[in-house]
Amino acid sequence: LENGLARTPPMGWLAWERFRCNTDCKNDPDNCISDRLFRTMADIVVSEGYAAVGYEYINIDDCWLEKERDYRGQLVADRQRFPYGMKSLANYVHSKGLKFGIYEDFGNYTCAGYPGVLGYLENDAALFASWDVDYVKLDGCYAHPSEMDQGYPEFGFHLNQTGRPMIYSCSWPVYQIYAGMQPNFTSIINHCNLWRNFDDIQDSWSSLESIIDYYGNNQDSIVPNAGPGHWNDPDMLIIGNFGLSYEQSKTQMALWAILAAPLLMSVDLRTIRPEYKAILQNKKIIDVDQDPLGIQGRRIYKHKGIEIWARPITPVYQNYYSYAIAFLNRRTDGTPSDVSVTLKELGLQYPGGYRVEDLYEDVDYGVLTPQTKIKVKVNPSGVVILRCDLQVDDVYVSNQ
Ligand SMILES: OC[C@@H]1[C@H](O)[C@H](O)[C@@H](O)CN1C(=S)Nc1ccc(F)cc1
Repeated sequence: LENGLARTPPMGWLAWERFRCNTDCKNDPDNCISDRLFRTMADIVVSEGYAAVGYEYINIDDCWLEKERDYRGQLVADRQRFPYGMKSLANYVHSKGLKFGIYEDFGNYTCAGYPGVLGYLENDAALFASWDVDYVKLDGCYAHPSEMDQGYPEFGFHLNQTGRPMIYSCSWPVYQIYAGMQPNFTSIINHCNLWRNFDDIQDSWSSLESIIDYYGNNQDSIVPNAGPGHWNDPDMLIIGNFGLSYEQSKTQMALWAILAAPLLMSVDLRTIRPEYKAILQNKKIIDVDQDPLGIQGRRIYKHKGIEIWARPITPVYQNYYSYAIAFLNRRTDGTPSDVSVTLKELGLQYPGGYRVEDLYEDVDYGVLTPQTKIKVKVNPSGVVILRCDLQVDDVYVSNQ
C-alpha cells in the first residue's frame, strides 16, 4: 500500500503469541491484556534498548474490547482492563517516542468473539484515527472470504479517508487460502502494508519449521509480492518464550531477516533472558531485515537437512548485489554439520570479491573471491548467517 508507511518491514512488540486472550486481571494482574501491560512493555522497549535498534510499534491484539458496542454503536475498550481508554494509552505510547497499534476483525466478531467491524467500517476507522492509532491489524474470523476482496479495500479506504497515516496489516490472504481460494495479490499489495499468508505461529520449533517450509516451498508465488510498503508477514517473533532453544531462536531471527519479515516481538520483556534479548537486539541482523532494497530472500539449496537461503541487499554496483546468506541445519543428529561451498555456487559472481562476516559470531572472513570456498559449521536446528558485501573500490560505490 503506497501510504508512505512501512518502507521497511515494521518492527515492534505484539501481545498475542505470549499473552493471548488472558482477561483475568483479578487473578493474574501482571499478565492480563490490560492498559498496564502495554505501558510496561512500552517502558521496557525504550529503557532496555529495543527502540534504539528499531523496535517502534506497541501493538494490541484481540481481547481488548467490551463484549458489546455502546449505545451509539461505538467499540469500547474493556472498562476494567483499560480504565483510561485507548486514546490515553496511545498518548502514553507516543510520549515514549513509540507508535501504537490496535486490532480488529473484518467480520461480525473477532476470533476471540468480541465485536467485529462488519457494519461499522467507516465508523470504526474514524474511531481508531480519533484515538491516534498508528497501525491497524484487521483479522478475518467470522467472515466470508469471498467478501474480503471488497471488504479489506473498503476498510483501508476508510482508514485513508481519516487523513491519519496508519499501517494496515491484513489477514486477508490466509483466510482465502484456508477457503481454497487463490488470493488476488495485486489487489492485496495495493491495499495493505503487510499481510499474513500462513498459520498462526505457536510457541514451538515445529510451528516455526512449518512456516519456514511454507515460505520456502511457495517462494515463487510469495517472494515477488514483497517490497517497500508491502510485506509478507510470517507472523510474530517467539524468541525468549518457552518453546525455542537458543539455536532455534537464532534461526528465527536470521530467517525473518532473510524473509524481509516484520519483526514483531511477542515475549515478556520483563523476564526475557539476556542471551535471547541479545538475539532480538542484533543490529547486524536487523540491518539485513531493514535493508532499503526491500527484496525478500529465497531458499536456494535444500538437501539432506541442509538449507541455504540468500537475500539480495545493499550495496549494489552495476547489476551485482550484496547478499545475506543463511545456512540452516534441519537435522537433529547431534553434531554440527560442515557446509562447504564457493560464493560462485551461491550465485555471488562479482569478480572484485566480497567482504564476508558472520552476523552472530565475531568471525570476519575478510575479502573472498567467487572461487573461494567457504566452510561453516552449522549446529543442529541452528543457523549460520553471513553478510557478503560487494568489495568495490570506494570511488565507484559513491558514484553508483
Ligand atoms: O484471536 C486473535 C488471534 C491472533 O490475532 C492471530 O494472529 C490471528 O491470526 C487470529 N487469532 C486466532 S487465535 N485465530 C484462530 C486460530 C485458530 C482457530 F482455531 C481459531 C482462530
